[in-house]
Amino acid sequence: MTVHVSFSGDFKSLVTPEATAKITSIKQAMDARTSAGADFLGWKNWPSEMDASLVTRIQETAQAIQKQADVLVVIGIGGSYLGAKAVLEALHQPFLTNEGVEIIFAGHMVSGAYLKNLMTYLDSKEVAVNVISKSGKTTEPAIAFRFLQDYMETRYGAEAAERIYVTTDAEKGALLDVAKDKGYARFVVPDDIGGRYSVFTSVGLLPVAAAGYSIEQLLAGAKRAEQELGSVDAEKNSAIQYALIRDHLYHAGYPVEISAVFEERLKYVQEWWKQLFGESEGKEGKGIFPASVVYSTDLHSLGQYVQDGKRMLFETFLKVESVEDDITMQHAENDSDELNYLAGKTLHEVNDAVQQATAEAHLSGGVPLVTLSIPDFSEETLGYLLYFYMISCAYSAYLLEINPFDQPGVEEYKVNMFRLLNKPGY
Ligand SMILES: O=P(O)(O)OC[C@H]1O[C@](O)(CO)[C@@H](O)[C@@H]1O
Repeated sequence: MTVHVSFSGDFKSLVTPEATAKITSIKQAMDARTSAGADFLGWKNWPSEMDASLVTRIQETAQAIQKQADVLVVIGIGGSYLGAKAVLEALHQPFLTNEGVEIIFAGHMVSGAYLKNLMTYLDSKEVAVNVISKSGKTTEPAIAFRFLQDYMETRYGAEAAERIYVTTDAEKGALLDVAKDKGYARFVVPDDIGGRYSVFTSVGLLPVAAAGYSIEQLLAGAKRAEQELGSVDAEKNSAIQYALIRDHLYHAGYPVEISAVFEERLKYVQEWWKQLFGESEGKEGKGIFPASVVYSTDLHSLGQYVQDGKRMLFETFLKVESVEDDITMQHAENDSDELNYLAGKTLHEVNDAVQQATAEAHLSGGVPLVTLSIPDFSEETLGYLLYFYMISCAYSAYLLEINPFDQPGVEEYKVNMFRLLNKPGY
């Protein structure tokens, strides 16, 4: 298994006959499409069932984008933004340029300064736009698209239609109508796959391919995860292990999970994970609150609370076993910084010591620890990891007797916002 799970508690004691029976009945209900929200289980077999011709079409479109543009502006929010952002940030080696186009996200928040300055930045670049919205009516990306569509039409005239790519529902939504009307190239968000489970569809794949990364490898990792994480044997299925540990800790009085990474590149995997678990589990007054920290940075900030604050937290380290690039500490003649004791060690080794020291400290402070280890930062590993999280999230929510695939709580702010902005009908 590409994702290895370890736990500071006694994992074996969690695999009771009752737990095994629950997991088995959840799997059976998912397979039979009778579980709550089963209409949105399309992501489950997507990696193995995805049409190869769609992968080819995405790759060809990505190549066309690379020919016509320096920058692809990807407009979207939530699941129509975070999957691609997570993959791109994790794959991108700091300060190095990748082969494909630069990807800039928009529409994930409302900021006039951001959009205004973005359009100024775009003036000196060749530009393409990929607007992504499953519903085709989410306000924040719709606002951003109104500005960027106008920008593209003013700048490129009729050619704008060849530079705008729309990813939306096959049959409904305002964005679909615009795409049809203007003749934009279209990609479909499958009906049975919700936003936060859509990273392996065109939603995530087109931006990742345009940036020059291998979507074949990403999908290969997801497909292997689909196969390896399909059994109900907790000893052999790390996704079930993670779900059982989370469920145990939640019921043992730990309602907050902090994802901790020691490589900043994983920050947006955490953001994606927060949406996945937060929107899937946080309803009916239940659910673990997903939070995140980046260490060492946050050891000098939130680390104080984790060590000594209210005891309601458990931590999940996401650990990368090997890195592509590293440097070694050298011996210095005068040792004025008193670091010669580190001579000969790579920074990955030093970072390992930071991880081990943090684990020991937080454990002794009463913070249970789960560790998810992945081997590297490759596309394949990432594909595996994201699928691991999705299947584990489904099990976690079903263990809490929650429908993992709706998000009724998100509507409340939208209704208030429409009223405050005088939208007709509100
Ligand atoms: O792709 P859409 O329909 O614009 O939705 C974006 C996001 O908004 C939400 O529906 C919440 O409002 C998320 O679940 C979703 O990922």
